Amino acid sequence: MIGRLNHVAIAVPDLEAAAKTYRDTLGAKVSPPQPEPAHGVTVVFVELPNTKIELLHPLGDASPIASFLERNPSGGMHHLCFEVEDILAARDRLKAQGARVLGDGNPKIGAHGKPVLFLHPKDFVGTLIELEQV
Ligand SMILES: CC[C@H](C(=O)O)C(=O)SCCNC(=O)CCNC(=O)[C@H](O)C(C)(C)COP(=O)(O)OP(=O)(O)OC[C@H]1O[C@@H](n2cnc3c(N)ncnc32)[C@H](O)[C@@H]1OP(=O)(O)O
Ligand SMILES: [Co+2]
Repeated sequence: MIGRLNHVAIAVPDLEAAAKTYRDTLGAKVSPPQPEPAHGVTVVFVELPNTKIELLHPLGDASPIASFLERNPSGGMHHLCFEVEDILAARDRLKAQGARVLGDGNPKIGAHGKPVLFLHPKDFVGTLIELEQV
């Protein structure tokens, strides 16, 4: 079911500082900040040869990552995003196996303009999983 690792997401307390670290200290190619109000975050992508790092910062007063940052004030690994060919088939198969699909269970359009879904971390060894249809 899951394919390539599309990105590893890191929630950060200071998006510009985190982008500067990846751009200047680590010498990586970094995108400008991209507000994603439907998801309650602003994202910056770090482009790597084999995957991406997604730097996340809360946007608005109902961000789903706000409490994560309260628990991890220096920032931390937030989720893994795997690619799938058919997100609805993947969703239905996962639900049939008892996995919890977050939100209303319907895909939303993510930062790459593709449908995404999230799976509860408690069902995946403490790791929040995002699926992105490619
Ligand atoms: C623009 C889209 C972009 C893209 O790539 O396209 C994105 O990736 S958007 C990313 C931001 N959106 C989301 O993360 C949506 C899905 N996330 C959620 O719905 C929440 O974050 C949720 C439900 C996973 C956790 O919310 P919250 O922390 O408020 O809930 P709790 O405090 O009740 O936590 C429950 C339980 O889960 C543990 N937890 C929370 N977040 C994580 C995490 N990222 N990784 C691992 N574990 C996590 C938390 O510690 C609690 O555990 P417990 O043992 O019960 O204390
Ligand atoms: Co993501």
